[in-house]
Amino acid sequence: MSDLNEQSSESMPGTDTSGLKPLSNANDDLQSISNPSNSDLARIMNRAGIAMTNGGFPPDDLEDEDEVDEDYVAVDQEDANDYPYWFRRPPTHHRTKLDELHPFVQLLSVSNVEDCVEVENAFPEPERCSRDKFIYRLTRCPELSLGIFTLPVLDESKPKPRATLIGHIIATRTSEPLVTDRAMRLPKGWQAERWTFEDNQAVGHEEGGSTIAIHSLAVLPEHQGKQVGSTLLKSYIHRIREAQIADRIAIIAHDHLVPFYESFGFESRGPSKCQFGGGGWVDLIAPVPTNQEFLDIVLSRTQRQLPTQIRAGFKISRIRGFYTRKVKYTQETFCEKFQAILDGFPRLQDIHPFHKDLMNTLYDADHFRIALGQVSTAKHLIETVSRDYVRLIKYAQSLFQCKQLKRAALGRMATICRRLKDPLVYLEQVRQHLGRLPSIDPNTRTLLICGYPNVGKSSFLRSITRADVDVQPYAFTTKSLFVGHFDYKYLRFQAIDTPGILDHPLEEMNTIEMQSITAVAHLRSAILYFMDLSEQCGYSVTDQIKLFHSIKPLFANKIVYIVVNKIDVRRPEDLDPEQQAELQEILKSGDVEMLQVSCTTTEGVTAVKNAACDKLLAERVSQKLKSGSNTAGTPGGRLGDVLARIHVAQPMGGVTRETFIPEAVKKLQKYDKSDPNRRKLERDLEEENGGAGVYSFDMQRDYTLADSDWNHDKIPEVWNGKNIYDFVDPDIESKLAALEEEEEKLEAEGYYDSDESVEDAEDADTRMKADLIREKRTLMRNEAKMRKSLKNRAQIPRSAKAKKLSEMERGLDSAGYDVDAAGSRARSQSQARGRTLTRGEPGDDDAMDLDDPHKALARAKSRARSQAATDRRNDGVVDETARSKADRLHKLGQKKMNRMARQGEADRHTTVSLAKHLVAGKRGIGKNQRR
Ligand SMILES: Nc1nc2c(ncn2[C@@H]2O[C@H](COP(=O)(O)OP(=O)(O)OP(=O)(O)O)[C@@H](O)[C@H]2O)c(=O)[nH]1
Ligand SMILES: [Mg+2]
Repeated sequence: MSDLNEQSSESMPGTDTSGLKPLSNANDDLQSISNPSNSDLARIMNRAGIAMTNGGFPPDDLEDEDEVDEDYVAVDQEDANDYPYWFRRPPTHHRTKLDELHPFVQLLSVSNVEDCVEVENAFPEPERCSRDKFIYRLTRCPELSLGIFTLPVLDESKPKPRATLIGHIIATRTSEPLVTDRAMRLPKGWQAERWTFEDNQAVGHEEGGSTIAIHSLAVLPEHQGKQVGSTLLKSYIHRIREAQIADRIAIIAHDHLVPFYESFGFESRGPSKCQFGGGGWVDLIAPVPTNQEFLDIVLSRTQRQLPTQIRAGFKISRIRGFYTRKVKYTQETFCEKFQAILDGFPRLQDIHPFHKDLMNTLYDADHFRIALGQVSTAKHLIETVSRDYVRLIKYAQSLFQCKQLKRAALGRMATICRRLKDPLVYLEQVRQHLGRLPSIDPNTRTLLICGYPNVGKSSFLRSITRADVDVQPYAFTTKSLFVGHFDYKYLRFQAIDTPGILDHPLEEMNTIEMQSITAVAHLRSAILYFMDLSEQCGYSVTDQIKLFHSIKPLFANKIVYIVVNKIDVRRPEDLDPEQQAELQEILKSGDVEMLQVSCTTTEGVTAVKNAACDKLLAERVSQKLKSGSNTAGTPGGRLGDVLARIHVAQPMGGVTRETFIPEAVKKLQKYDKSDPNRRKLERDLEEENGGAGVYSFDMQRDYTLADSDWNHDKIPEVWNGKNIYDFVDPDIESKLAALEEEEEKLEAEGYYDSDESVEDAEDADTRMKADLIREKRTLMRNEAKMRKSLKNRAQIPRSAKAKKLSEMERGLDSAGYDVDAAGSRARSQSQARGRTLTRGEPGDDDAMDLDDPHKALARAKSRARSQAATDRRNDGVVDETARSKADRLHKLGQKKMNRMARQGEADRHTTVSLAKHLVAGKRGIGKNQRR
């Protein structure tokens, strides 16, 4: 806390604002970037080859519509060089040893354990990470690992080799800010448990930890000195920062490697407590600043999220779209990030005056506003830049122009962002400090402890709350506000410890003292002004009294107590008369009371606390009442609401009603165990009747029936959810009597004598018939079932079923229709047309009589094959002229087809546009002759 305060006090007005320019200048600066002067603009447009017609932007409204139908543009030979490919590969003459390895990085997994063990041999024996640890770490947190592999380029004919791991980083998460031995240990039984603890402390990987502790960064000995390690580490840091998954990366290293790590932004934190592998390590931490890496994040995000392939041969509208998207996306990302910053900080005008003043004291409101203002301006500027360049890109004519414009736009945005360096650094510091401020509620019940330094304020806070404040025998131990909480009368109170104040004018006070003044001025609280009469604090009593008088104006409308501390050393009575008189002077007004306390002996601590709390509560209640009532004294507002809801009803006519207490209640005697005439309890009954388990409680005994004799009757009171009594017929007795009488009479008449039942013939017949019907019906049903299940045969529609004509005639006849007409029609339709099917001559009586088998054959041969009756060529052609005209038209029609190398309209044949090997699937290893 302390070093932070020093940092913040540096940013006091006048002391150090070196990093920031005055707002006006800074904005001018930024303005000049985004609003390029006309000459600038002209230069860019010139470079991009855009002609400006009237010195301004081309008008916006001749927009995209015409782009839709845009044709392909001719490609300059120059543009052809523009393929991203050339930018990707380092030129051959600059090839480093690392390039020769063709390295790539990849997350590791448990399958890489063996490789990792191999690489780990780079370390001396005691410093190596064991195989078990690799398994543990790569199972629990493989996402924190990274490996660098090499894959040599071989001839295509040879099988692709497996990639070799040449370096790795293995890490776990920890909640400590540095690498500790605990984090490095392998927890026992980690396979079974998610959280692993030893001696109540987390061991190994801690899922929620905000520090990434790198346990191993190793490179195969034969590849050391080729920048493999630094490439890997750079990539690792980049990944972690990109993903924003941790606050910091920590590592331990031996002395000689410290400069290496420092070159990556690690900060040395001195000798490490780690004893792993014999100790002697140095702690290093890489903070993960989000603001400084702004540019990298935004640009790489643009690169990652948008397509990267574009060719000069693409349609120009597509090329323009591609680059417009890049510019817009970058702008959006910038704006999003800036907006997040702007939203993340409180707006000074919207917060409580206490917080506002505190922020002003700590961070200097002007400085703060300027910084936020610069971020906001930068956001607007970037928006403008993007808008302008998107407009320009709309008129670019080639890929090259588009690309130049995009580069210019991104460059401008980057410059704007770079100018924000100082505000961002400052805001980051403010953010960190803000996060550590105590959360003080300005509206709750508050005890505020103030006074000269070293008088025992923190000691008092410690003794009444659980706050862990530093207590030291020197002045200015406490440098910022501290808050602690305690309960009194079931209410929560907050006690605030303030830094000591010296008696000098307000303007001369430093940040530390100003915090106290802010608290005293703005918090509605009970103020405990601490004094040390023993002067052990190093300040005289007179000084302390003077200070009281000088800050008295701030105490207006507040409860103030003078708390005399250290009474174990010196009490007010022991003061010399002059000082006593001065002290009495303060108390004379009657608003201020004096209390005595000793934090060392705890004498009077509770008394002071209770007195202050009581008075504070009373004061708050009366204030609420006062603020709740209007000038006439009737309560309004919330208090009025509550009061309006409470209504005490009075008997009408002003009658006073006595309280009524029933006699039975009055007579009720208190149950007394020792009284022999006491009420018998169920427990007594149980005891008398054989104790628990033998005696069972009679529930029916206490039924409230009309006659208590019925209590044990068997008819239940309630049956099926209905009260039996509701269904009782009052005349049931008489009805029952009547029934019984009738029954007796019937019996007497011999009604019940014959008991066998007689079945007459008619009944038997009906029964037999019914049986038959039932049987028949089952048979029919079975049959239908058989019919229905086609046994896998196709279902033939009825219309398709062949029926003989005779069958039809019979069916129609039986149905009573006239058969003749239908029959003759059917017969005429079914007659075969054309030639007869038999070889016999028509009219031949006996066709089967073939005496010469060759005769039929010869006859068949002598005849031409049957020909279709239509002649497509000549049908409808009346004469020669028509014929030739038809031919001409035919030729004309074919002409177009011929030009398209087609035989006719139906010719849909397309020639292969791709060679077979390009469409016939992936090329595997082995045979390629087949192509
Ligand atoms: N004898 C005696 N010493 C006390 C008593 N209360 C506090 N002290 C001592 O006074 C010294 C200062 O106490 P702090 O509580 O740090 O005083 P402070 O007012 O918070 O001081 P700053 O934070 O520097 O303003 C410490 O050495 C305490 O041990 C007390 O009741 N009696
Ligand atoms: Mg203190």
